Amino acid sequence: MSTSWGAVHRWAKPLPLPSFRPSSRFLPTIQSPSDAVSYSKWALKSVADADPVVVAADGNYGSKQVISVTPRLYDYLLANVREPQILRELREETATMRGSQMQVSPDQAQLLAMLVQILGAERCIEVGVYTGYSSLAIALVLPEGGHLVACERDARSLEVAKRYYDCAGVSHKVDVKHGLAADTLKSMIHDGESCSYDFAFVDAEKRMYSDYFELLLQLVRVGGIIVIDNVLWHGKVADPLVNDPKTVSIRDFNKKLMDDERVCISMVPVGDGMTICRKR
Ligand SMILES: C[S@@+](CC[C@H](N)C(=O)[O-])C[C@H]1O[C@@H](n2cnc3c(N)ncnc32)[C@H](O)[C@@H]1O
Repeated sequence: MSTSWGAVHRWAKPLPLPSFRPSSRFLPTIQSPSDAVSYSKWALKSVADADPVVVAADGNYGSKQVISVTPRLYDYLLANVREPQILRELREETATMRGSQMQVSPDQAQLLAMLVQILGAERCIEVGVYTGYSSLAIALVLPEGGHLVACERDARSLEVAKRYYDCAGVSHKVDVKHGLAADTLKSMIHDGESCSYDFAFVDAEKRMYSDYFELLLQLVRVGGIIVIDNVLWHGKVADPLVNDPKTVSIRDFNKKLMDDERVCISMVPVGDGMTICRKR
């Protein structure tokens, strides 16, 4: 069986494109004609408010125009994601569950899958599976003999993930490790698996990022990739007035990565921010 997204699973319908409308998630429901008028004022206003271009006034950015993602633009972006049907079904089921906001977005999952494909990765690790959206996106593009170690401490969400691995026909590629991720990674190192993985994705306990990174750096080969999620942490990392333990921890981790000569890095503003690290 072929393992490309398109070959194994028919594409889901594109996510709905909101023509000339800001995202419905941000709109009041129109109940009456007067509501419609105020809606149309709102929509007109939103044309200006939703201007996605930020122009640096002070030349700090070399007068570059930098896109800021508005709800309207994000809806457009999502409408251009090719999300396999099985991932769409998992996303819709997860949306009814507690913690669904933890799931990576479809555009993030697509990027992860593309990185795995560009790398020709066969051996991958995920730290933080939840109901399996990102791990399934990875497993779908792994070759038949590919292997994904999926680390998760929560048994209930793992049950959902395993059901979808089965449904997608990729269970044979996924080695589910129920327990604390750091313990799993340590035992993999202990078992002599250092430098044998191509790709890792980190999306679990934020205050453990530095520990996960050090362990994964041992497990991933030279030229392999480690992707870290939530590095922008809802924008809080850039706000010096926010100093709660998780924000400080991610900010410190980002600083540490900046200074880490063992990896090349690229911080990408997709989802809640992901940093792609390539082991030197
Ligand atoms: C952000 S969610 C993962 C979302 C997942 N990548 C997705 O796209 O659906 C984080 C997950 O990490 C798990 N987690 C947190 N700390 C953990 C730990 N120390 N060991 C293993 N799993 C952990 C949580 O139970 C949770 O399911």
